[in-house]
Amino acid sequence: MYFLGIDLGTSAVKIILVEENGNVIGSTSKEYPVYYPQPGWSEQNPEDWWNATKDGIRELIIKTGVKNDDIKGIGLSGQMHGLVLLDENNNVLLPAILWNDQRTQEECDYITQTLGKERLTKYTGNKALTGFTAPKILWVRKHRPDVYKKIHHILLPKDYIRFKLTNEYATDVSDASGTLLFDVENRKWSKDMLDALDIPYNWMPKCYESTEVTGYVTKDVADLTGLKEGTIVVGGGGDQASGAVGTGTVKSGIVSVALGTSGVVFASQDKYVVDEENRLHSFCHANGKWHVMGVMLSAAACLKWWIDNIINFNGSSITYEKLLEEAGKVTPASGGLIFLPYLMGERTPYSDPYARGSFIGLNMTHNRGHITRAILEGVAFGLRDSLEIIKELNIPVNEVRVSGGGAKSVLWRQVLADIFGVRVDMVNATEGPAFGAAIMAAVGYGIFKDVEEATSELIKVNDSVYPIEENKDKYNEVYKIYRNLYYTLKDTFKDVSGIE
Ligand SMILES: Nc1ncnc2c1ncn2[C@@H]1O[C@H](COP(=O)(O)OP(=O)(O)O)[C@@H](O)[C@H]1O
Ligand SMILES: O=C(CO)[C@@H](O)[C@H](O)COP(=O)(O)O
Repeated sequence: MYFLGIDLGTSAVKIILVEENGNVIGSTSKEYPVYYPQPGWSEQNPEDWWNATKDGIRELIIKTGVKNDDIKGIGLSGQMHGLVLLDENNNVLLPAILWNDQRTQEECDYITQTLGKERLTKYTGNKALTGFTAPKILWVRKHRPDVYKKIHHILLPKDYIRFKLTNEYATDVSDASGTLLFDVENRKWSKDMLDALDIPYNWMPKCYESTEVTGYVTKDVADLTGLKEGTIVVGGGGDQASGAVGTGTVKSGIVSVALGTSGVVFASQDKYVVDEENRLHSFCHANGKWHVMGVMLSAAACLKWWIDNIINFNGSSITYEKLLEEAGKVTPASGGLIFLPYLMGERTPYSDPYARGSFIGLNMTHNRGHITRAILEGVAFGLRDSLEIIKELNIPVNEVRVSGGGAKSVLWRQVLADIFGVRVDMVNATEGPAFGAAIMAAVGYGIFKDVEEATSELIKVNDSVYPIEENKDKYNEVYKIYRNLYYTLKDTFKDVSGIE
């Protein structure tokens, strides 16, 4: 028996086929573009997602040679918060507005002023942030009334794929948590919040727990992909909850770090807990419980920007490996060069769409290796900001498990261990969110009693990096400087962000 895990990431869709014993028998990944039509805007075309996904599924089935009858279930994971709008004929009305899009500060201010912080926390467990879905809906109402009046359905990115697979409008509790329209404590849409913002309840997809069956593969999709008609599709999760399942971060004490386009520090919670200052997001987890997390808008994306936009700008093809090798030759703290990773503004801890990336401390001795290393360190310092809040809330941090594209680099994992001052582990399942989604499908089909049983059977730590004392002390000193830089530059960021 096999289970298909689909993770609709920001850079690519990753699809894996997993045996019931956790063995990954095949995988495929297909990229699609992100469009930045204006500074701070970030969009993708939902049709690109679907084309990549259907082609990927077909290829994977052919490549692995499995009988479609043996694929017993599908789990979906995906980039969170993105707004997909459908009209009455299910046509996509606008490019999807993504999680890292920053155009909605005015709408966030409106939401906070209209409801007040206390009511907002009571209804949703969270504060209004530019990346969340509700302010995006209000933005469309104000700036694209022509589009707004045609809306019939609102979906999150992975749920658009679900719709294409099953014809059902559905989502899961972990992804719904990131809309700011969800009652996280009671795991259902917040009627109060929808009413307060005057958003019709019937636009929202039906909400399920992550392991529940939400629909079945249609005949058309079966013909298109090679899947079997009637294969179950379970709720799945937002990519962070799915990634946490994929690393076994399902009980208190384990903290996971995702080094993807975004950077996330995620702590599983047995009970619903809200950070009173709303510095962390409080969301439903995919195991029937809850979690808190801090999110950086640009993490491994900073390294990708450095390679794509600067190093290889003129068509050269210098690899990640080459650049990371150069960075490995540079001493910790990059000879006094500090990078602030706010290339798309920042969410945790500043909630500031105007924050900008910066290099501080450049001097004549620095070369390309110093800059690459400073990027790795700046991202790790940004993640430490979230870890510090988690510690302040007395959430135990016994173990840190890292995943995502950036975790492929052992140097970056060492930098993380040194800056966090704790051991950083990798698990056997390196596919993170796609693996978590496949686990949810296996639970939904009935192979495992629940997510905990599945993860304790299938996921094992298989590589650990320990902090080096000398580096740890040095980084502690540099972190103090790093923390002050945002406040020193805050006003300047706002000034430069207005320059075209
Ligand atoms: N060999 C590598 N070493 C370090 N980072 C890498 C490497 N290859 C890719 N990456 C980083 O991985 C990121 C993509 O990670 P991924 O987890 O796939 O993101 P997403 O889920 O957002 O699509 C890219 O932004 C890139 O910087
Ligand atoms: O906004 C968040 C979580 O709140 C992001 O984590 C997105 O969910 C996209 O993540 P990646 O593409 O980096 O996996």
